[in-house]
Amino acid sequence: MPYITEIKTFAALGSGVIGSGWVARALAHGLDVIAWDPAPGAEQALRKRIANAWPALEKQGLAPGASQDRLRVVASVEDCVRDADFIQESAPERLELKLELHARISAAAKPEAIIASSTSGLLPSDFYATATFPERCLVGHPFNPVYLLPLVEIVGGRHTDASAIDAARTVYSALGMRPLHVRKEVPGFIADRLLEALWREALHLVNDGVASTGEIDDAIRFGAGLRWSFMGTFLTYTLAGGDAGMRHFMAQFGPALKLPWTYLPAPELTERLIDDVVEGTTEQLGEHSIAALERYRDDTLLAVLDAVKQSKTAHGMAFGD
Ligand SMILES: NC(=O)C1=CN([C@@H]2O[C@H](COP(=O)(O)OP(=O)(O)OC[C@H]3O[C@@H](n4cnc5c(N)ncnc54)[C@H](O)[C@@H]3O)[C@@H](O)[C@H]2O)C=CC1
Ligand SMILES: C[N+](C)(C)CC(=O)CC(=O)[O-]
Repeated sequence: MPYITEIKTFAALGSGVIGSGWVARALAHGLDVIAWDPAPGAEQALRKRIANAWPALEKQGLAPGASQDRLRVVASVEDCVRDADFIQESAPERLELKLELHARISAAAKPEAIIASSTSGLLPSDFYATATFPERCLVGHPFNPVYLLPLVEIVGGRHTDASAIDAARTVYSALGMRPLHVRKEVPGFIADRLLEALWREALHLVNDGVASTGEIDDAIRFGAGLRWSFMGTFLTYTLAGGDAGMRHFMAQFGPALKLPWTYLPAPELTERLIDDVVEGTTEQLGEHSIAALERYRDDTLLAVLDAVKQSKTAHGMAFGD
């Protein structure tokens, strides 16, 4: 089946944090966008979130013809997907809900339109179990804010065609993203498996009274967080091994892996732990609103992306290297 790779119309189902991020990215790339969300007041909330993201997208550079006016919000799943060239579902992370929704989406969509889910870790073979033409169904897992962060993990299910994975890769690349094909269908894929490990350890540190939420965030943002924007753990640790590289690093720090530094199983989410985390992060927010912090995050991300791009160019690398 030749899947659509030159898309004009993007359908977004679910317009919360992630769905609205997809809508903003698609609009900024000059597409027509059709959106559906069953919540009362969803259209107003969506347009507000897009308006908050738009200054960053303008700074990054809009495609010719890009406009917030090219968003149309409709009243049913079928109206949302019928004419769409590419479909992105960003509904709540519940297997039963996604199973039912994808049966509806795929029955109404053009057979040659790719259908993607933003799920953070559910398995596509599970929630596409009753889909029509499941060969074009896959996961396109983005990162928040979707309109600025390039990574999208593509994961196929049991029935997904290799050519559908290629088509999704083409579409996401045209939307300015950096697709990463996750070759095995595993819960949490690659990135969330890593992020969850860090998150569990952070919760243990709060639970054990070792550090506040702000101190833990400091430990990330003034250290590893800075280098993670341009170099991953494997290459970073290769440099940490000095001239002898990874073999020396493994010899020196490998035995520490046997020490009980980490807990791995998640801590019990007691009321006390939840209160500690909420109180800690409320203190970190201070007087700032979420929308103001989103704009600060967007501007800082743009600056980091720009700096990484410039440095890579100076070293003869492309941004995607
Ligand atoms: N929040 C995050 O950091 C990330 C979330 N995701 C994934 O994106 C998806 C959406 O998550 P969020 O945007 O964070 O959630 P959210 O709670 O912000 O938004 C979900 C939206 O779906 C709507 N909705 C409710 N029932 C629906 C239905 N039957 N069909 C369509 N929409 C429905 C809600 O009204 C709401 O607007 C989930 O699968 C999640 O795992 C992926 C990457 C990051
Ligand atoms: C917390 N989360 C699992 C929903 C996070 C993601 O899926 C990716 C992200 O943006 O960190």
